Amino acid sequence: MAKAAQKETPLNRQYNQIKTKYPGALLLFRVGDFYETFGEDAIRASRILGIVLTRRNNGGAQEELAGFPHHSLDTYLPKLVRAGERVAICDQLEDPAQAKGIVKRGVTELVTPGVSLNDNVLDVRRNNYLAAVHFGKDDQLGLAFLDISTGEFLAAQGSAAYVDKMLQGFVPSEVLFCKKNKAEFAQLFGDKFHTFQLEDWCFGYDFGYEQLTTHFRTATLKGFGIDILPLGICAAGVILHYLQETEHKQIGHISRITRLEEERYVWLDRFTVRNLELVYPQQEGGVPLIQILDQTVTPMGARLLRKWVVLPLKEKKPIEERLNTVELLLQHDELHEVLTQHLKQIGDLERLISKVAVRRISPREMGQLKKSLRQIAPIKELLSAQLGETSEVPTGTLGVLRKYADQLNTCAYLLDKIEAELRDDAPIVTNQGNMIKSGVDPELDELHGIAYEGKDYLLKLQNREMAQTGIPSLKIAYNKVFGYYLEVTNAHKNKVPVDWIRKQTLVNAERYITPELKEYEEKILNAEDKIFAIEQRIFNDLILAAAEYVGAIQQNARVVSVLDVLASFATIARKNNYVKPTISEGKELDIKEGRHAVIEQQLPLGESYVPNDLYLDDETQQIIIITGPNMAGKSALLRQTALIVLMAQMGCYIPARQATIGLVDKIFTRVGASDNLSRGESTFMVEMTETSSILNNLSDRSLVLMDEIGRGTSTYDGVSIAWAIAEYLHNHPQSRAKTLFATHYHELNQLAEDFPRIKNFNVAVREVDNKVIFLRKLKPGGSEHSFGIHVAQIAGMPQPIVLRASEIMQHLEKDHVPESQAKKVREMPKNNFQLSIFEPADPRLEELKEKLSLVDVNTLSPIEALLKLNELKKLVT
Ligand SMILES: Nc1ncnc2c1ncn2[C@@H]1O[C@H](COP(=O)(O)OP(=O)(O)OP(=O)(O)O)[C@@H](O)[C@H]1O
Repeated sequence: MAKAAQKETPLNRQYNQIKTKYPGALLLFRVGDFYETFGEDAIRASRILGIVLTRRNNGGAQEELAGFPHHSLDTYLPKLVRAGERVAICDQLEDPAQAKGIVKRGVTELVTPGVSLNDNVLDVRRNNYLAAVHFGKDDQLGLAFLDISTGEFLAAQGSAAYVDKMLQGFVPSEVLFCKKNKAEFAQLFGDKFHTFQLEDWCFGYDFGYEQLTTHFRTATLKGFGIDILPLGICAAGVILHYLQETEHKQIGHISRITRLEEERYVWLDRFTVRNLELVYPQQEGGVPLIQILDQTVTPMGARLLRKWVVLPLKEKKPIEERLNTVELLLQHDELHEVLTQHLKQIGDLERLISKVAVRRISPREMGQLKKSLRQIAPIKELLSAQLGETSEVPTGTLGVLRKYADQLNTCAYLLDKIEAELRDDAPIVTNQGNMIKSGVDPELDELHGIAYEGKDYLLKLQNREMAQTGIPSLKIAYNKVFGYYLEVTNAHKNKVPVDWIRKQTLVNAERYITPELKEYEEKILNAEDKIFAIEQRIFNDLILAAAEYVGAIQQNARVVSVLDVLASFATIARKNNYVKPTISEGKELDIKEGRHAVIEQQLPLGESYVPNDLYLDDETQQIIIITGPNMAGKSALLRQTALIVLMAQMGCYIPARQATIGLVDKIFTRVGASDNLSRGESTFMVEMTETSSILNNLSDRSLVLMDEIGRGTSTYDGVSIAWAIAEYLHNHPQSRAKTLFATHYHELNQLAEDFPRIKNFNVAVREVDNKVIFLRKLKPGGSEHSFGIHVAQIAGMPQPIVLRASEIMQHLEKDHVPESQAKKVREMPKNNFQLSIFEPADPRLEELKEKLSLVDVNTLSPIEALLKLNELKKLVT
């Protein structure tokens, strides 16, 4: 409407005023029963929603127009938001019937991908985060996350790599940053996020500090532990500012902000999160770890697990607390079972209470809140019950359960109130009654009586008139235009008494009213209006009562989520035969019969995963060079080791026979260039940059996985680089990082002779009849060659190529006397293999050919032909 209006109508003017206030947003403009979009917005809306785009004449210019009925908002809004649109919903702010002049309109909500309370936009099993990134000085960045649907608010600060990793782990739906950092943001974090840029001034420290202290009504931020994060404060302030901008003013449920304590969690570099496929598969159809581990039964549990998976702990005590609780649940089947049953009946407590806080809870949802709260008391009781004296649970674990029990609040008053007042079949809407039980309010009961009696009276009236007029099909019905009326089919029209007043003629019936009918109608409608108003008032009071419990219910939700994840760990441990790891402050990593949690679930029926032992420490065996043919299982071994460590430090049982896990504080992963979608750089260059970043951040408790490092370049370059990296890791003055080094370069086996803490292992294969059998067993010692050519053969490479490749390899491997590569290549034996399938290398084929040429098909009887065929077959099989 904005651009071409020549004669601006009042509606145009109103639209343009509102539109300019929300730049970049798609404006849904309520006109009557429709939400309309205009111009550019209409083009986008029609494309995304598949709705009809029309054109109309607007003050002399053509303008696009697309709209949908207002009651379809819940269907269309999520589609727009998921497509990355910011949607401003402009409603009529007064009853059009009462309006003098043009109806007052205004934006009631700006829904953006990261700020949504709409159930259709949200995924119950995932958080929907809005993030803000603030670029500070000295390469430090501030970061904040908010999920408005749950009230969770987090702040952090750190290097670009840290922020990148957090963005990858939390996968925000929308990221805010400052306009002037546009290029930097794209360069550091790519273009995969929905983003929104704000002005510089919103990122000021004082501004942020004030936003936060005003919201939390505190004098300082010390109590939240974020006062030491000046950049994090800037980012968090921007988030609160953005909520005001998007008309989200009821945010009482954001009751605290928590510091994301980087030092509490294992540092996973971004390749680890991706390469180990913790939360997302690398390729479509792949299975991430979370999918295996997730046996949670509540939305809160599912969301918490996502965080635990990317934020494993590195302190012994809390890890053991989790592991011990899982153990206790495994030892007490019934406790586990009953707890899970109760958890299953808890809905999305966290989001339900957020809806109370923002005053958007529907009566039906209030019923769900009641159902969820009902489970709290029995869970509390269950956790505080005395478990059998014979229990072998580590000391303190029962205390941990009791601690959870103490934190649960049964919310008895609120629960009783909802149970007493809200009908069990309460509807979704609040303005049509049927929400409140009888016995709650005497006036309401009386009005119900009147309305009921009125309706009862109408029924009697209908029967009486039916008898008096002799019209058997006479009925009383109601519509919004005429209110109650008597309907008579045409066949009985002539029996209608003269004093009835005709109101409407239909094709085969007529509708009438009578003074008596109108009198009762007024009684009923009056009563109903009052009923609706009273019910709404009582329901609002119920919301206010529930709002008093926001903090308590949020705490319940937190405890429930933890219990759910731990119960889920117990379920999966039992299902997949996991064991409890021993967590040690030492530096050793000793895994007996470890397995890969994901691959073992995907093997074809009948095949089982071959378990392997693995030992690493900082004294005797710090670095293991693993060689072995392609497809032998080197990568699987590397990944399973990291996954076992991560799972253990999440507090989860692990796929192994037993294991001692010396706490790991950082995990680095580097996979040789091949699958990297690099940003314009050569893949090898990326590989090297990232490897150097690993080497610069090592710690004494780091676990490093190097998978075929150096393969992105020529063999000799690759060997040299891999060699130098291994040496560096071994000789690092401060950190003896435990390292698994999978490689095809058996030249690296030499390292074990020169460095005491480097050991050679290989993933064994057996060669039988020229074929390779994968044993998948890790054995001490290096391996001679890599069988790459065998794999090519298995993959169906033409035989002549396979044979020729073997010949070249034999030549290159001929002797170990250092010889220049150029000389070796010069002296390469010439190719004797013709690339022709008719050139048989096997003498039996020669004979076959000869015998075939002697056969005279013209004189052969069918039986002779069969006998001949049999003879020829015997020759070659
Ligand atoms: N211990 C095991 N038990 C059963 N199957 C396994 C085992 N380890 C690996 N596999 C199977 O072998 C396949 C190949 O393993 P992996 O990718 O680890 O080989 P690789 O040695 O790293 O090969 P490449 O050098 O070609 O990358 C895996 O996809 C998996 O299905």
